[in-house]
Amino acid sequence: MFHFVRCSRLAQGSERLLRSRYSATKPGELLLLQHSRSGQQWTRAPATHSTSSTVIRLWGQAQKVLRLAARRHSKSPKVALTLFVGPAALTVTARLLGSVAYCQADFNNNLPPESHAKEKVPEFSWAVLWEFVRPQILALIGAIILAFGAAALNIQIPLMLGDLVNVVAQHLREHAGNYMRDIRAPALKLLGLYGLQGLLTTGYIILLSRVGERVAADMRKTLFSSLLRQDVAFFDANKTGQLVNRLTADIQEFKSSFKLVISQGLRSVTQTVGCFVSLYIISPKLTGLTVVILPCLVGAGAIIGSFLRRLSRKAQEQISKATGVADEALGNVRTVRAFSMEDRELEMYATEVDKSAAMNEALGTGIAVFQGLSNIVLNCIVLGTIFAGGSLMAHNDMSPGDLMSFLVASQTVQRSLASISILFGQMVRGISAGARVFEYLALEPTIPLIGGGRIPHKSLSGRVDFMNINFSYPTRPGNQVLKNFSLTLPPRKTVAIVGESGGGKSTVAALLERFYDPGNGVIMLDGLDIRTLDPSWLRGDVIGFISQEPVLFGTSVMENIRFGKPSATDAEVVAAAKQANAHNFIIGFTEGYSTVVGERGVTLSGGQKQRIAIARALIKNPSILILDEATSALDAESERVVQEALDRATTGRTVLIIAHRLSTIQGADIICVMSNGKVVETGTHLELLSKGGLYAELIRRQRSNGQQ
Ligand SMILES: Nc1ncnc2c1ncn2[C@@H]1O[C@H](COP(=O)(O)OP(=O)(O)OP(=O)(O)O)[C@@H](O)[C@H]1O
Repeated sequence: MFHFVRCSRLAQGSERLLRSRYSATKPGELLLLQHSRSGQQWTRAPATHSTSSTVIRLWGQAQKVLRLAARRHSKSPKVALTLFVGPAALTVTARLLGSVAYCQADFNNNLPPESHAKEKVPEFSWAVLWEFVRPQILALIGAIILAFGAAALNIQIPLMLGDLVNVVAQHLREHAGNYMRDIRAPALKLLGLYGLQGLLTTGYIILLSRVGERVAADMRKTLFSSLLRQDVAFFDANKTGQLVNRLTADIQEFKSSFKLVISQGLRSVTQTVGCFVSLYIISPKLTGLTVVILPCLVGAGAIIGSFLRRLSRKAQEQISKATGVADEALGNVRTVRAFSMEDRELEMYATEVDKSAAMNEALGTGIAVFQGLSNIVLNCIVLGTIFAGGSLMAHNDMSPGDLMSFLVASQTVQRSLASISILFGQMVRGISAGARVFEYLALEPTIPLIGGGRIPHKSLSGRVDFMNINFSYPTRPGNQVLKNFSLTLPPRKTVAIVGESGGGKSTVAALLERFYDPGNGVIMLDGLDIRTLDPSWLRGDVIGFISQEPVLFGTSVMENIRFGKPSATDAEVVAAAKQANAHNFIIGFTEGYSTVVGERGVTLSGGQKQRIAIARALIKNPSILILDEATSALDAESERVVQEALDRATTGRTVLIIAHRLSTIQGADIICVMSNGKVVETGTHLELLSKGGLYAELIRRQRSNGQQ
């Protein structure tokens, strides 16, 4: 899909970025809206024909090569420095060229891909399924061969039963010969057949469950990894419960269908075909009768099937909606309890569950009607064959053994067709479950997790420039949060952002973390556009983020702190905890650093959680520290201890503090006052006070509210 792109004269961005975010997705399909000579009109031009985009293309490719090399040589400072200078030089060159356009999407087109995806019905892709099945292909072929063999043996059974009946009938008629001797051979043959068929069945079920489990496990891992890679905006738009549902229920449904369709489906189809051949050999006349009915059955099945498929998809979506409600309520059980909202949550859940039950009932009714109809038709076929077969026997056109074979074979056909009709319902569910799983596999994040330049730690000064940023959250494109926002965080200085609630303060931090990319404008780190830098390096090594409500994981204190730097030794963890004023309370626990903190850290106090979060941020020795209202949720005593830890943590780092309580930021080097997404004042505490503007007004308001 083509996204309209506006270009200004500044040069930033790369081909990959442009292609993935704003334009067509295949190389060479990059389309830009170029500024015409008159400067008034925008014209559309293929990238390959424009000088500017060719530069972007070359620049992007050169950077990619350098980034790759930089990653490989990250241990060698000299090489890494050269490779770092490369992308920087390329950025500068691109800017000097002037004609290279910095492009950005229209606000209306800045929606996350899932908001487009939501409108379309997820499609099942056989090609994607093949990718999962391919590694298991040998086992699958083995299972298919064994299942096919078992089915082929099943076809023989009616014929052998016929032979057996003929021996019995002959003895009844003639009372001659040795019954035991005559019956032994066909009976033993039949017994052998039963034994072999049992073995083959065991074999294919073992192989198939292996294939099914491995395919499902691969799907789970791939889907989980794909979900983890998605943009933060994706999670703003989708409930976690619904996502978890795709990982669990949908994959389970798909796996069951996959196994069932291959095992029973293959057997039923083979048996149906094989037994029809046997039927034809036994009596072409009788077989003709049954064949007439089949095309009608198949046609009716296809029509009912497409209806059932739609119904099944809707029912599954409804189940995941219900899971979403339950997940939210259980995940926030304390808030629910605090507001006594159990009944309301239950009501909401019950409404969604009832809807899903109604849909599944309708689906069940549809499947039942389909099965009922097909059973009636199949039974009528059997009745007709007995009737017609009897008359053929009366005219000596058929032996009793043949009629027996015909009946058993037609019973096998009936059973197989009945199980095909059941499988059909299962397949409908399986395909729509699979489509829902594959939907998110194909989703590409607009901000990659890794890839891009890195600045060697020694030469990183930590200067950050927000330049003319305009930004709207993708889920609310109409609500512009930042308007032409510019701010500089000088190296190793503390900058505080204050302002009214909802003014966009936390959004500034989210943009620096690259949780979102701005609509237009640039964020620079040491003079480099952060979109050209490796996001995993930026988040993992450069920025330490401490928020108002730190989230801990349900593991030990040690592991929670180590989350900031997985390679950290125990000694490093302890050092970080000491820096964060956390060591003393941690060793006060009976289990010390091995204490498990409970889900999301519920067993710790707010101040303790916050100090562990500070230790977690400090252990990576970040050059930039973001404190997003880090002490505002604490009482006075906890705040004092945490503030002490923070004061220590901020020395020698570039710090961005987002604060409500103005008393905590009076010592900041620069205070930036935001209102309505814009910077309205900057200066030191005293400068702003003497100015008598919004800052002075905020101070006055807080004093009168007793918050100072
Ligand atoms: N993930 C999101 N999706 C959509 N809109 C959001 C999102 N996060 C914040 N907003 C909106 O963006 C605006 C700015 O929010 P932000 O959190 O940056 O303000 P703030 O100044 O930090 O507020 P506060 O001081 O109350 O924390 C608000 O109108 C908010 O509703």
